Amino acid sequence: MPRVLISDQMSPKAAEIFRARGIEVDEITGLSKDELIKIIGQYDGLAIRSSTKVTKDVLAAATNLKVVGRAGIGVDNVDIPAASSRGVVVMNTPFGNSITTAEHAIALMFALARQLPEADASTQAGKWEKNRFMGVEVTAKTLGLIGAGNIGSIVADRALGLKMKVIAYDPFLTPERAEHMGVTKVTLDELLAQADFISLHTPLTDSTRNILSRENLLKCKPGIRIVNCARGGLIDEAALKELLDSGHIAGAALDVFAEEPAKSSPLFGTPNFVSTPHLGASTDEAQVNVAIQVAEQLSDFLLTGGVTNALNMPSLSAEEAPRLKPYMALAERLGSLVGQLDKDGIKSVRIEVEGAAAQLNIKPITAAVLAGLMRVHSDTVNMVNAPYLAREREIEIAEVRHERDTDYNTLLRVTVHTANGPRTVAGTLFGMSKPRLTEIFGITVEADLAGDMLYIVNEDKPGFIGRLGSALGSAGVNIGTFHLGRRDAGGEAVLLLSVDNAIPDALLTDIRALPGVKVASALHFV
Ligand SMILES: NC(=O)C1=CN([C@@H]2O[C@H](COP(=O)(O)OP(=O)(O)OC[C@H]3O[C@@H](n4cnc5c(N)ncnc54)[C@H](O)[C@@H]3O)[C@@H](O)[C@H]2O)C=CC1
Ligand SMILES: O=C(O)CCC(=O)C(=O)O
Repeated sequence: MPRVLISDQMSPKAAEIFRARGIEVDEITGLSKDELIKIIGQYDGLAIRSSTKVTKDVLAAATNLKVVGRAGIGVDNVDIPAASSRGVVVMNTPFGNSITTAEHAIALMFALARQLPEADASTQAGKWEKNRFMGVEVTAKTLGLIGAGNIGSIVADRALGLKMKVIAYDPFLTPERAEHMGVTKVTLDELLAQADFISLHTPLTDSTRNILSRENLLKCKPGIRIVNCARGGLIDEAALKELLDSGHIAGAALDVFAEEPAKSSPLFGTPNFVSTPHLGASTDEAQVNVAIQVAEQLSDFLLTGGVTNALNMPSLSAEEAPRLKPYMALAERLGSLVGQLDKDGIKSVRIEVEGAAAQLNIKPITAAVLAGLMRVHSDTVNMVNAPYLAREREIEIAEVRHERDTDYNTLLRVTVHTANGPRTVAGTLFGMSKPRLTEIFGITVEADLAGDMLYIVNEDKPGFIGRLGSALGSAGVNIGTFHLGRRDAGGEAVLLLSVDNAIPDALLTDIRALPGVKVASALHFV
């Protein structure tokens, strides 16, 4: 009988479901890392919220562990690459606590607008300071959303009901979806300049870490009020403290902190600062939702192999899996390539299969393309929720099977329409197993898509490769492989290089300044 450990506070519904499905379950919360390491080897499944940190060390000791289930959305407390390399499936419950978290953001916005926590403390201290607490209305004010996914779009809906004007910065938001939501899509700088309130709703990724940096906080309108119910690392907390003290920021409410649990912080005690201990998802309703979902998903997986909401594994039947696996890897890499090269609002994605690929179930291939495309912006996207997210964002998907001869035995082509027009990439499988890029934006280039890479579009002129090699060499960046393609002699050329380490920003700037360079982007493939 499989054994599951519930290591964070969770609705009793979870344990009830495990037992009802014939799974042995222990509920042990508040374990230290060492205590968890000592016992984790006994379990096949681990059900967590945000307190348990599933680190490399924990996974190394988890010799029987097959699945980790996060009763919630963010999985930044799980080392997903380490779990993947150990063959441990990581699942989350993407929608169960979204409404609750959105409501918490709105509650904190009101707490700031009317200084409710300080007014409450003062009144209960017998002070009756009626003149001290002058608030602001939210009606007709501008709410700036950073991140307009599930939670951000619910916040938008509630804020529109409060008669606020809502603007949103989210690279994945298409103008059509923004219009449908009733919000105005803006750049980050426009949002900072226009918002009276800002609410953050992105995951914590390399592109969102410190998004409200000191520099960006200073670009906000004086008197800005900021709510963060997403993740701690999104705001520079030291700068936030200084700018609250100086009065540039009129109020800030944090549900999440860079270091949690946040038992001390320079922000504590600052006037107009409100905090809650990561309570965004803490309602009866949300906790029941996520507990039921996580227990059902883990039970299905442990008892039948069924995969739902996995972040590191496609959802597949046992028969299809071996044949589709290399196509999924190819599809995800092609999706990731276009996603990394063009981050602007995606309107449609067309997936074409030819040759042997035309005989396969195209759905998992499509899901893998979408997961690769969208994972650039959110690490919670998986092959299961990617098609749903695409539908929600009103991205049109077309799947086309070509029954015609091709130069390759099997071919997958992905065309994405963005604000910048259509972009097509294509790839094949070498030996029907090894993913290989064959075409990028109309130019034939054969390359592996793996690890750190550099993509360059340049004028096809003599001397360029030498200059590029020198720039990389002087920065200590070693070239692994080098792939070249061009539209026509002397026209536009494409270079794809695999490099042994990530390209630093400063080097990328130098490369962009080389004569003849039109585009230079650093890419990363997992
Ligand atoms: N305080 C709490 O208890 C809770 C916090 N959360 C946090 O809220 C976050 C958002 O959750 P959902 O809305 O469900 O996720 P989601 O994946 O539906 O939405 C995230 C949005 O952020 C956007 N985004 C990604 N990178 C961006 C960037 N650089 N700039 C602007 N936007 C960017 C994505 O395009 C996406 O639309 C989660 O990642 C989680 O960390 C979630 C639940 C509870
Ligand atoms: O489980 C919790 O209380 C935190 C929820 C959360 O942060 C999430 O779902 O991302």
